[in-house]
Amino acid sequence: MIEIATDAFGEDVWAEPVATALLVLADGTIVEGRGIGATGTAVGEVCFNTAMTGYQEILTDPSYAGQIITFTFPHIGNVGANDEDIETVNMASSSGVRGVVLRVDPTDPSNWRSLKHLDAWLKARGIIGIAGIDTRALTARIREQGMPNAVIAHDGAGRFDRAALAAEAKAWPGLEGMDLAKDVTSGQSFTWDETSWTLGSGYGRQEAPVFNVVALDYGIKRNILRLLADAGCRVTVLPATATGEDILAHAPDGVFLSNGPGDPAATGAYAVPAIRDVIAADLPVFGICLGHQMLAIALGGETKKMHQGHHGANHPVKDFTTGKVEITSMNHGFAVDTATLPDSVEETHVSLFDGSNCGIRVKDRPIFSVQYHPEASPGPRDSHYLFTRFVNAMRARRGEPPLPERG
Ligand SMILES: NC(=O)CC[C@H](N)C(=O)O
Repeated sequence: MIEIATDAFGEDVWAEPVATALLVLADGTIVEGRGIGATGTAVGEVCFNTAMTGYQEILTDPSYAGQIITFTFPHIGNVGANDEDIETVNMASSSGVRGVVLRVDPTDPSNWRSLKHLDAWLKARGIIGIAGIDTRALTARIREQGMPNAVIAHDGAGRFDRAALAAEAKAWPGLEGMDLAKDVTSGQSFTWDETSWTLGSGYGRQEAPVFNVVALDYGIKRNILRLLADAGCRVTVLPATATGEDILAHAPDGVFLSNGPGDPAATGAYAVPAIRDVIAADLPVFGICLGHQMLAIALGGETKKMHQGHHGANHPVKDFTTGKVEITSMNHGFAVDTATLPDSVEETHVSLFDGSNCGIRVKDRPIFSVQYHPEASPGPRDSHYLFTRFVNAMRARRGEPPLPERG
């Protein structure tokens, strides 16, 4: 077992007599550090994220509900925080990650877009942080032993009941079996017309949408909505619990199934019947991440918990339909079990990291989904073609020729 003891702090990082934050793992391991962001305690599953940029998007991705992120990149916070790189639909909501684990204290921000120090931003969003941690040792442990449950605690005076925190971490039932989409969905329907960000103009407004798309919000991210708007979709967002009838009442040209937190198998009660109604109506369907997993379940497949999951912006994925490899952004701890897919469904994408399923489509039908986050992939040319693929499915229904897929 790898020890993440207090002496694991780099002396170059900080040297404080009092630990103002703790990460207490369910097996009783206690990691001491310096508290940043909000004070209090939170419980969740600890995963590591290997992205070198985009920490603000990661920390506002509702898919991280129930999780504590340890960043493998040591310098998080250098470019501060702004009001634009937020992924939750509700700007004020902190319905995502429970806590954040950092190697080094965030420096003073240096970026023209920065409005706030990461510390103040975390505090404002109610996210608890711990810095000064040997994140390499913690990551190595997760790779060996899987993602542990833990409590993260921050108290300015460093007063902790360590035994009680360990008991709380141990008692937490874990993500398996947890339905969290219902907690993070915005719970109301609304239309979306913001398009993607450009230097000089910021975010734009959609002018002449050509397709009516219903997007189911299991914890949807703003940049997915923007790319749908860029692709010419007038998007109506419906809550996670919308029924097939609610969806079809909008007479959509296509239906989008969003990312989201928790165990897909536990989210089926309301999502699966609605998705089955959409499939029966023969509409084009595009799903991302939790949406991909929910689609697989609706088609008769199963999902399983992963050992360490995939969280980062450097995950190679092969698209069998084109033979190309994409470097993708990912955030998932469950995966579709390829062996359980019915004959009518084929695997379209696979992770070149561990061979796990990363995409499916229904044979001869415009119904497909991917496990990764194409809207956040590091190179737009890599993965944005999936939005064109969705548009082409809707164009085909109108008898219009396909647009070329980029990438
Ligand atoms: N980003 C997501 O949609 C995550 C899906 C699911 N909650 C998982 O962990 O696998």
